[in-house]
Amino acid sequence: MLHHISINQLLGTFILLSVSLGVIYFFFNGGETMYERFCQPCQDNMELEGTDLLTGEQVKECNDNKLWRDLTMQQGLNYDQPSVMKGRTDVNSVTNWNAPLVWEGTFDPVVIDAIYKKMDPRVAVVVFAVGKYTRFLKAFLESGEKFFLVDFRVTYYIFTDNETDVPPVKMGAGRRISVVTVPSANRWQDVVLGRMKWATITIDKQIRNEADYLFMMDIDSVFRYRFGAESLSQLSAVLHRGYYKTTRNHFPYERRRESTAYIPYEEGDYYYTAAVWGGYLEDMYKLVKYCYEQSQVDAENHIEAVWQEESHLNKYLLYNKPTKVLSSEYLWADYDQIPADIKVVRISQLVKNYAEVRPNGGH
Ligand SMILES: CC(=O)N[C@H]1[C@@H](OP(=O)(O)OP(=O)(O)OC[C@H]2O[C@@H](n3ccc(=O)[nH]c3=O)[C@H](O)[C@@H]2O)O[C@H](CO)[C@H](O)[C@@H]1O
Ligand SMILES: [Mn+2]
Repeated sequence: MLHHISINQLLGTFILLSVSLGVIYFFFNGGETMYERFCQPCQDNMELEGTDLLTGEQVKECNDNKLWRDLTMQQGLNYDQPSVMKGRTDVNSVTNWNAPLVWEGTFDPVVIDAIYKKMDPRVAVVVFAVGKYTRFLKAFLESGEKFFLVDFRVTYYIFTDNETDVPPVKMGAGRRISVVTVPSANRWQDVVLGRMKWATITIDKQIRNEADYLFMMDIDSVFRYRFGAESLSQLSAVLHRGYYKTTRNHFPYERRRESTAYIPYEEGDYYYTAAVWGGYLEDMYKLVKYCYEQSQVDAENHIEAVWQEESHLNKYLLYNKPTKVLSSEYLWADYDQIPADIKVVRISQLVKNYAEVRPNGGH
């Protein structure tokens, strides 16, 4: 009987089936289309963006989507023409998932600052200064004012158990300090891990309404050179200076299966430091909360990851790749000599007497 069915009938049945399947799919997705998932419709939060160059019409831009459409620049900016042929040849400046690997000489500060300045993001820096670590605040803040995202809006959130030790430091325009009180601790490990807990709580309560980007940083360090908009992305992580030329099986990942931070040998891209990391507020929130929750699971199982939140951070970033990798220029240390590939040191970790400065001593 098959020869009685014409091509048209077959085609009709096929179209009918496709439409029915489409309706079922739409119904079960609550009416959510692919378009909506990538770009949330935004009616309430529109702002005049400028004039369309081709049509001359006034263009409105959705504020909610601003951070996702990153690369516009004003007309008439003066800067060197970029070269297709010339660039850094001594280091790799792209990851194998095609994200930028940022070194001095791989970006033009004029161009990149202009692009990000146009969006004028609010940047939060979360630092902890608990116990004797308040001594590091002054140099960190003063140097930050000289080198960190100069001319951008920055709020330093200082988490401390001693508000009176927060020094008065002159802030640039649009920049301020916000103090958050946290309890003291008897073990440095508890301060270090507690950062994840208190940051999670404070983002929920306060920072979410005040920032677009968030950085987590160690306080025992100073800015020595430009740390600018080239560091901004959805999720940016810094190569740990001690391991950026090390083979993956020698990375100090957590190797015990009992910890949630466990990474098997033969896996791994890079080893990232937990002393400087940043990104879009919500992406950072997710990651900070992840580190907190994983360390809680570990604690219930009576295990603490070998490098605390750094181990959880590395686990996350192995399977959720960062959108920018910042070279070790973004955190070097006064402990170490500076090799030829590190052309500038943007932040340097200070030499400190661990036994003296930490509540329970030790390294
Ligand atoms: C360069 C680098 O990779 N740094 C990591 C390394 O840092 P460090 O060995 O430099 O650890 P650290 O002593 O600086 O502690 C990390 C941070 O916690 C805060 N703090 C710590 C103790 C204290 O009593 N009071 C206080 O406020 C403070 O902001 C400090 O900068 O190891 C730590 C965990 O072991 C973290 O993963 C750091 O990010
Ligand atoms: Mn440190």
